[in-house]
Amino acid sequence: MTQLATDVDFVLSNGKTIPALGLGTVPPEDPHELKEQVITAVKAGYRHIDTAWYYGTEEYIGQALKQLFEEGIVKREDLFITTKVWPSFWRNPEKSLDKSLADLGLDYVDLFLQHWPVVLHGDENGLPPQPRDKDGKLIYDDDPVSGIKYIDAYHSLEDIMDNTSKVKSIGVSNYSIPKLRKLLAAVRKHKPVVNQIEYHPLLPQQDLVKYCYDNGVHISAYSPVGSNGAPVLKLQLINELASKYDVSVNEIANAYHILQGRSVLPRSSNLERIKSIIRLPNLTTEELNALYQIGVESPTRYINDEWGYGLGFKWWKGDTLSKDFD
Ligand SMILES: NC(=O)C1=CN([C@@H]2O[C@H](COP(=O)(O)OP(=O)(O)OC[C@H]3O[C@@H](n4cnc5c(N)ncnc54)[C@H](O)[C@@H]3O)[C@@H](O)[C@H]2O)C=CC1
Ligand SMILES: O=C1O[C@H](CO)[C@@H](O)[C@@H]1O
Repeated sequence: MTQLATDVDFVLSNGKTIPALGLGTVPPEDPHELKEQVITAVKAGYRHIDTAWYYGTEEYIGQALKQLFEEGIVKREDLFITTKVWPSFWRNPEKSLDKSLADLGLDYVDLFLQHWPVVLHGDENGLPPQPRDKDGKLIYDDDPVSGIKYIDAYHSLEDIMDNTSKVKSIGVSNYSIPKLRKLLAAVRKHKPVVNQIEYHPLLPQQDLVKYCYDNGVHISAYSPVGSNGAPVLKLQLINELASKYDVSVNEIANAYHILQGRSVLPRSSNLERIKSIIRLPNLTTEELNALYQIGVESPTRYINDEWGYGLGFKWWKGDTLSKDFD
């Protein structure tokens, strides 16, 4: 019988567990849809929701949670909820967290992530999320290449761990090896337990994954089908494996991560799909390796946000700086 992805958990370096399958919540055109998506996912067995202040979807997720708790479908402690602090909110991550908690209707999150290792010039409410000068250039509070204020921002997450009960664990997102190396050397007490990164067969980056595992940092894979347009699902091997195991292409894309110890964060506006992509086909080591090899020749990154330039990631579109990093 096929195992269920919703039954798998991983243990983080601080001893807490993270469910392998998490629902992504980047907003669809109508963010109200998130309420029904979350209810559908939790009823189908998902216990992990990935969100962020930046997504603007937390109030709809909050409405879903309220209903699920009131109906007795799940209790708060059954769920693993992640939120993130955006770079423009770096001066006061606790305020960002408070806003997220209020919208979610919760008094703690299971995981609070630094969304990107950069700091942008927002006001005390993190606004605007993308501050720009008169020429349209992003305004950073430090040099994205050499500055280290992003480490100060991480230290504020450590303070939240020490001084409040609002978060169970802290971690990072979009950290490259060079940034992570700098951060790990500067951690005061609470190492990041997670690095949430883009990862799928078209973007193999085993060096970063290995570096994280060697340092006890769990990988959560975002954009598992390559984000909008789902390019990963068009791959021949993904389709062949889906036929062989009699599962959907999404389930192959998820299994690629879960079977190798990574949590995965698929998103879909299609409620039927949300419900049905929970089986975990038992791919062989050879098949997992073959999926990895697909992107080795010409890796493609689909999340190429402007603030990601210069972070030391390989294959960042148009980024010449990253070549000098590792
Ligand atoms: N930490 C970070 O910076 C980031 C985190 N994330 C998190 O990861 C989650 C997932 O990543 P996403 O980029 O949202 O992308 P994804 O890779 O899950 O792709 C979602 C897109 O693929 C489409 N899709 C899925 N299955 C399909 C199918 N069978 N046929 C046709 N289309 C299909 C969906 O309709 C949607 O447009 C996000 O919602 C968010 O929670 C995403 C991006 C960045
Ligand atoms: O988490 C995130 O989602 C958006 C859109 O994919 C991206 O900019 C951000 O890092």
